[in-house]
Amino acid sequence: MSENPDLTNERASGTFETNAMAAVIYGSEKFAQRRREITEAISKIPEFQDSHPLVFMSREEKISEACRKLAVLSNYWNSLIDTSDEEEALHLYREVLGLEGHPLALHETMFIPSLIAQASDEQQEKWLGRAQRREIIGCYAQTEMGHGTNLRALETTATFDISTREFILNSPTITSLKWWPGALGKSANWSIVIANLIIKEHNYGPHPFMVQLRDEKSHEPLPGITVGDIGPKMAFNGADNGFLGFKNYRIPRENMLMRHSKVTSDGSYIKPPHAKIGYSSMVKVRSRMAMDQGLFLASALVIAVRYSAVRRQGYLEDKSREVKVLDYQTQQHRLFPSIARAYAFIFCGFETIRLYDQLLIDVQNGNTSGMADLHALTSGLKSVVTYQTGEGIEQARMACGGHGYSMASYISEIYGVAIGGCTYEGENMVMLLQLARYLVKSIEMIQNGKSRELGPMVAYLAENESEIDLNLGPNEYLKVFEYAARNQTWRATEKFQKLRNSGMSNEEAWNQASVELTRASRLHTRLYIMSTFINHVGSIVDQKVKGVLIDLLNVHVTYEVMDIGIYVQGLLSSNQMDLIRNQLYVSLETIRPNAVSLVDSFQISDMQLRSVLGRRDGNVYENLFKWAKSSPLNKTDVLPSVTQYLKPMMEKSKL
Ligand SMILES: CCCCCCCCCCCCCCCCCCCCCC(=O)SCCNC(=O)CCNC(=O)[C@H](O)C(C)(C)COP(=O)(O)OP(=O)(O)OC[C@H]1O[C@@H](n2cnc3c(N)ncnc32)[C@H](O)[C@@H]1OP(=O)(O)O
Ligand SMILES: Cc1cc2nc3c(=O)[nH]c(=O)nc-3n(C[C@H](O)[C@H](O)[C@H](O)COP(=O)(O)OP(=O)(O)OC[C@H]3O[C@@H](n4cnc5c(N)ncnc54)[C@H](O)[C@@H]3O)c2cc1C
Repeated sequence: MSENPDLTNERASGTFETNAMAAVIYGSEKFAQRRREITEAISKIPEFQDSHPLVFMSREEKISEACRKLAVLSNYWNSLIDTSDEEEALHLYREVLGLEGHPLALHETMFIPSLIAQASDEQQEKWLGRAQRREIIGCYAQTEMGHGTNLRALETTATFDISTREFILNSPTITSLKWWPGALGKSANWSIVIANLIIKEHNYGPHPFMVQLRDEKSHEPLPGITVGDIGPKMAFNGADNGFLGFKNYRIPRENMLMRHSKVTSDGSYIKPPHAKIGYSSMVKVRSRMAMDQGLFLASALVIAVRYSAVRRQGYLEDKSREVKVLDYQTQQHRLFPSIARAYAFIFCGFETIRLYDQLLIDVQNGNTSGMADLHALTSGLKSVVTYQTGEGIEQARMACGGHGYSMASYISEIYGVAIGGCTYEGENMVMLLQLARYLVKSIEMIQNGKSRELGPMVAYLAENESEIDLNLGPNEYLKVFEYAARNQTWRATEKFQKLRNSGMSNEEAWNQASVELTRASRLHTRLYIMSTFINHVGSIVDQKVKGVLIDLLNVHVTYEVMDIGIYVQGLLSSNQMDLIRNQLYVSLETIRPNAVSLVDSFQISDMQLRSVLGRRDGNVYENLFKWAKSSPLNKTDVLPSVTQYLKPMMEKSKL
């Protein structure tokens, strides 16, 4: 069937090449091209298609379908991608397995990265190759039923037995059961387990251990291990998140991951070069989250924008034909700022992934000085990005009206998966407060006359306000954001200090100031996102692409500043606020002809999108009808439940 002419017209009105834009989004022409090649190659392999729509499947069917595809994938892995390239691998996973989770997700995301960052050379020799060849399937078991955020309160113990040179693992209480780890429930046969290291009754705190959970032949849990699935979740139901308990379960001394902390055979403990070095797998995932969440948001927007260009409802001037809902200013206001955010998040994602890769090299060379900065940055970024992604996806759903609420749109699934990110890898409020610690310390440095020692990301905290001329473009908006973040960070810090000076304990003063502190962290992070977006656009060579991204940047800066209006009241007059508001409306109109091309440029295939509303060809209605007819409820005209209950009930009522 040919393309819906409304979408054809939209594409014709685009002022740039979507392939050129994809090269900017994905960091290089080479990778953008590789993505297209991988997508094309996959589309020719029929076994990679869903055997029927995932939304009609039970959890068991979803997990089984994911395993079937993983088995097929193992035959093609080397021919489809460069296996040393993480981004290619992730693209392949997204295309073939989608976003509902699968038994290898944590293997790739945390198990292998933990071995790379935490295992000694000899340990890597023993396990890393096996893991990379997928001879074993691993997961990352840290969170417990009673403790997730507060790692210091974890209860699982690994007690060193000097006589046998083994660790004995125990879960002393119900709350100490590991709870939530992905792929633990039914799939993984090995796990990195985070447990308190105990030597001669001294607790050295949480450390990572390599633990075999299941027999490699029979896949039965090993004696001393209780393991299973935690049940259905809001989304991610293609994944078997699990529980795990230990009863006097022994592992060799060599199974503690010993690149940084060590326990010698006589039970001596050797400290790591940085107290938080064991947290690196979390920092790894957090550093990826801006990119991954940006892509979730992008997926929802591809659906909502394409659908808004084929959905006609109501009239503007011309009463002879209903208008595309994309022509309503309210629809544009609902969607276009999120398009800008999705672009900005992906640009930030590339930056933090690069920073993590560099940090990994530095740490391997004994330099841990960058850890605090990256921890602070990724803590704030994961929190702001996941929250705004959730907001943006929900707006995209509402922008699709009734059909958005149908699973045919697939937006609810994208939403459910994306907002998991507000919780995993550190609950958002808690992570905002981690960044706040860093911001407060920065203010204290300024107060102590050490402004010169501030890192580049916080140097603005020591600057004075300057006059703002909003006609000058994005950099002036950046100054507005700097003002807001600086002001709020100082106010929150001073509140904390005042409370503390009044005699309150440090902890209580912190708690009483914490809402204000999280606000400072959000503003600081939004400033970082804006400045990354501006720098990125500044570096683009293709003038057509750059022109459109400047338009998108204008949507971003004006929308963001309007959104934080309350924090800039002291800086901007109401006339200036009106000016910004009007600039936003003008920017929405400017971006309108490029809206479909901007979302097309994400180059997310129909296979990956799984959305009837978001189809590239725009043939929504006929396919929506086809999709509904394929619902299992429509297999028969009269359901057994009607025969068994409703008919007798109606018959009885007749009497
Ligand atoms: C070939 C194929 C290749 C393919 C490759 C593919 C691979 C790529 C991947 C693909 C991705 C796809 C994603 C989709 C799937 C996702 C699935 C879901 C995964 C979800 C997994 C999880 O969900 S897994 C559990 C996460 N669970 C947490 O996330 C707990 C949070 N809880 C804490 O993380 C700590 O509890 C918390 C709060 C820090 C306090 O820790 P604490 O109490 O020890 O420390 P304090 O607060 O006292 O802080 C004391 C001082 O330590 C400083 N500090 C703290 N941390 C630091 C650090 N990391 N680095 C430096 N410094 C640090 C701090 O800044 C203070 O510094 P200062 O004193 O100077 O102020
Ligand atoms: C989809 C998904 C996948 C997951 N995968 C894994 C995995 O593979 N491996 C693994 O180990 N774990 C995993 N987890 C667990 C996840 O990491 C934890 O749920 C997360 O770290 C939050 O911890 P919590 O559940 O203890 O929340 P809690 O800390 O109990 O949060 C509850 C509330 O308390 C507040 N709160 C807590 N502490 C503070 C504080 N100090 N100050 C202010 N407020 C506070 C929070 O802000 C929140 O509002 C997964 C979770 C999900 C949802």
